[in-house]
Amino acid sequence: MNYISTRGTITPIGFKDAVMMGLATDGGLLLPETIPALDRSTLEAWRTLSYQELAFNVMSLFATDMPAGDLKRLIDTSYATFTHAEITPVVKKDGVHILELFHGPTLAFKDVALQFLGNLFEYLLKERGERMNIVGATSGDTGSAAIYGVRGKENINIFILHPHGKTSPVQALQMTTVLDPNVHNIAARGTFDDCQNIVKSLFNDLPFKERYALGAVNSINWARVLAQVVYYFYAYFRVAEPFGSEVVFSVPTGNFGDIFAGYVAKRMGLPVQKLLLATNENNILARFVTEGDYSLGDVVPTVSPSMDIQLASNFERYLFYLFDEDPARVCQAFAALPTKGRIDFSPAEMARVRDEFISRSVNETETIETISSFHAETGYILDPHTAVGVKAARELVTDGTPAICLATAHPAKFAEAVVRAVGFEPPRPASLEGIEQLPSRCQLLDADRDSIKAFIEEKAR
Ligand SMILES: N[C@@H](CCOP(=O)(O)O)C(=O)O
Repeated sequence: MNYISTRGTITPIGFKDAVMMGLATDGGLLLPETIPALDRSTLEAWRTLSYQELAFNVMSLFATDMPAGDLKRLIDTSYATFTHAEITPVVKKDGVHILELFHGPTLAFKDVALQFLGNLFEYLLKERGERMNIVGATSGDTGSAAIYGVRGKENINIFILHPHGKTSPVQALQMTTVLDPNVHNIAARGTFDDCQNIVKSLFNDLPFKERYALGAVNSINWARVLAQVVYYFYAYFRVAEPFGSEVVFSVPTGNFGDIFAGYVAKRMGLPVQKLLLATNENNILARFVTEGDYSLGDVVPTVSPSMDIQLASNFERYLFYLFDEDPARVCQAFAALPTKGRIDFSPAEMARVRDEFISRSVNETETIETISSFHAETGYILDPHTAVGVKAARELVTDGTPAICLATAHPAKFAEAVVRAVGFEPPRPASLEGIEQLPSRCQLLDADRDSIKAFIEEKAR
């Protein structure tokens, strides 16, 4: 399997090189040349596999240059850190299927991919005798998951930018209390979009990228998306009845990476009726699906801070397919975006979008009210991001199709919002006990590319 860029100007490369490249060197995002289509008998055969076995079957279709034994070992090592035997179990509460993605070390769905990617980087670097400086941006969850994926690894340094004061307190502490010498946290005075822009611009500075061997942990890295495809299959096999019938996945969406993984699963042949794109008040993607309005606005802070994003990086991967795999159109759209502030779509394109997606933007009051009412009805505490997806599913999926809501984080990461909703703090998993008392380390900097570049140059090994 070879990988190409959404911008169309790189020579196709294999999986391992794609993982190491992160952002494509032409500024685009990497995608497999083709997405394998599965027949019903393959799906049937996968139905009873363990999570790890399923992960191997899905990933080996895309990671064709990885020896099978090595891939299996990396998968097993990566998921041994999870506290639930099923890795991503599905629980049913009041007719809603909740896909719990928060049983990894940092209590968010990001661990599913970043435990794997950390081990994969270590493996590839060892094979090549190389080192890497990871540079990533986070609105809250990716940062700690990436740090936990690579902390203490000898040939890797990690620099994570987060928007100062804009994550939840626990999200910030999960990053800044990791004191391994290879971990560097930067609190940037700006928004997540500022952080993501700086990261992308450093990757697009090819001499800098090469000199410091930059590696990507954000979902610009194809391996992130790939590892997340697996749980769509896993959840489908637990929920669909009869086998072969359709389901809806409700996905709280910020950077479009998680829902894009669902889109890949659907393209592979998973019977998904619709992907429900659920946003908070940062609703550019919901406006796109419901009104065809993809115009940039300002980021507003919400109780679901991981989704406080305007410019979702993986949207580009979806546009590549929407534009019939024509890189010239993708280039045009992104070249005009900074000046025009919008991307326009034809009625035919919007019809295709609505064939695949439904969407709902959920406001702050609705989010808190959903945590509160869901708890009153079921005794289950939703985190604010998951509540956005549950609210959207309850409102939009009313025809009896099973709705699988992705529970993207543990509620204890967002205690303030939960207290507002139910009047008490959610029980804390052991990993968060006493986190406020731990020593921490973080560099506060302006959201300015040159200052951040200089900091990386000073600390890079
Ligand atoms: N919501 C994310 C933002 C970064 O997204 P990614 O999927 O590209 O890593 C976060 O929590 O950091």
